[in-house]
Amino acid sequence: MKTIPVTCAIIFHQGKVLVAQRSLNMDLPGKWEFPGGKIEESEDPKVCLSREIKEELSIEIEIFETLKPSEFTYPTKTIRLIPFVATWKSGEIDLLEHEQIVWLGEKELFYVDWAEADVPIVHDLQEKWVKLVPQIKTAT
Ligand SMILES: Nc1nc2c([nH]c(=O)n2[C@H]2C[C@H](O)[C@@H](COP(=O)(O)OP(=O)(O)OP(=O)(O)O)O2)c(=O)[nH]1
Repeated sequence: MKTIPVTCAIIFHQGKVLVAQRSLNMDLPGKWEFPGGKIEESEDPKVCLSREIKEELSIEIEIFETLKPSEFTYPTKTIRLIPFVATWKSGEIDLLEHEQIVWLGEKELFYVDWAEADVPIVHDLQEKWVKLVPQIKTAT
């Protein structure tokens, strides 16, 4: 089975990250994820991510570093989920695809029912949180 590359954005804003619930008509209905989507043929991952965030949330983001990707096999597909740390640059959030969003702090990250591919990324994020937050504040 071909591995599908998927980008996702860990969007920091005021010390929290944006987490989105997949709607009932999406794959993995009701699961929580970082917004993003599949990389199209020969598309740059960061271009893909900016495009997906605009399509899903109607905002512009600034993209920083990538964290460790997570590979996961669901019953019908294998994905390689590539997370990028980002900040909310401009625009108002409009939920064009997701059921709802929440903003979670470091200690709240596991309050939601994550899509399975995200779990290692969320652990990694929690470990790196203290180092990431000041870096983002300096960069913005
Ligand atoms: N965007 C995103 N997808 C995730 C995450 N975790 C996870 O398992 N996935 C899965 C769900 C989907 O099976 C796949 C990405 O598909 P998608 O539906 O979000 O992407 P897309 O908008 O490009 O898809 P499509 O409707 O155009 O086919 O990866 C995550 O954190 N973010």
